[in-house]
Amino acid sequence: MIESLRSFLDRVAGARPTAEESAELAATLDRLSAGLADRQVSERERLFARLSVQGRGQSLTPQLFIDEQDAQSVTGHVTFRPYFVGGNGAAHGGTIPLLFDEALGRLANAGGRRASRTAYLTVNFRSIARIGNRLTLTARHVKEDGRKRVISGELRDGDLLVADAEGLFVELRPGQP
Ligand SMILES: CCCCCCCCCCCC(=O)SCCNC(=O)CCNC(=O)[C@H](O)C(C)(C)COP(=O)(O)OP(=O)(O)OC[C@H]1O[C@@H](n2cnc3c(N)ncnc32)[C@H](O)[C@@H]1OP(=O)(O)O
Repeated sequence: MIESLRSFLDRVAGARPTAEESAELAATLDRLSAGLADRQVSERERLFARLSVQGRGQSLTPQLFIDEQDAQSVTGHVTFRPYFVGGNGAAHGGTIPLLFDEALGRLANAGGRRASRTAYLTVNFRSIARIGNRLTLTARHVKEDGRKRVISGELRDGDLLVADAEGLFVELRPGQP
C-alpha cells in the first residue's frame, strides 16, 4: 500500500493533468480518504512508518535501505525519487536533513540504547543530490557522554561527497515524550 502511495506521489509530482482530470482525481482521492475515516487508530497501532520495514513504511522520508549495521555504524543506500525534486533535477534541500535525521537518529538508538531525540543537526550541502541516482549513506557514533550521543554521517554519489552531517542526540529521561 505504501509503495503504491509512493508511486502515486512520484506520478503526481511529474504530471500535468487537465483541469477535468484533476477534478476527477480529487474526487477519487476524497473517496479513498473517506474510506479510511473510521479506521483511524493510535500512533502505536497504525501501519504507517514501521521501523521494522526496510526503507521504513512511510512516504515522508526517502527510502533508506540498510546494507550493514552494528551498534556503532551503519551503511545504507537511498535513491531520491521524482517526488523529492527541488529543482533542476536535484533533491529538495530539506530532504537531505530529513534523511540524516532519520538515519542518524536510528543509529543513535541502536544497539539496545535507550531512546533519544535530536537536539541539533548540522548539515553541509557539498554537491547536489541527483534524482534517480543511487547514493550511499554512512554514519557512525563519534562520542557518547552521559545522555549525549554525537553521530556523524556522509552521503555520497560514487566518490562525490553530496552532504555531511553531525547530530547531537539526547537520551530521553523516563516518561519524557
Ligand atoms: C524517541 C523515539 C525514537 C524512535 C526512532 C525514530 C528514528 C528517527 C529519529 C528521529 C529523531 C527525531 O527527529 S526527534 C524529533 C526532533 N527533535 C525534537 O523534537 C527534540 C526537541 N527537544 C527536546 O525534546 C529537548 O530539548 C531534548 C530532549 C533534546 C533535550 O532536553 P532535556 O532532556 O531536558 O536535556 P537538557 O538537560 O536540556 O540537555 C541535556 C544535555 O544536552 C545538551 N544539549 C541539549 N540540547 C543541546 C543543543 N541543541 N546543543 C548543544 N547541547 C545541547 C545540554 O547542554 C546538556 O548537556 P550537559 O549539561 O549534560 O553537558
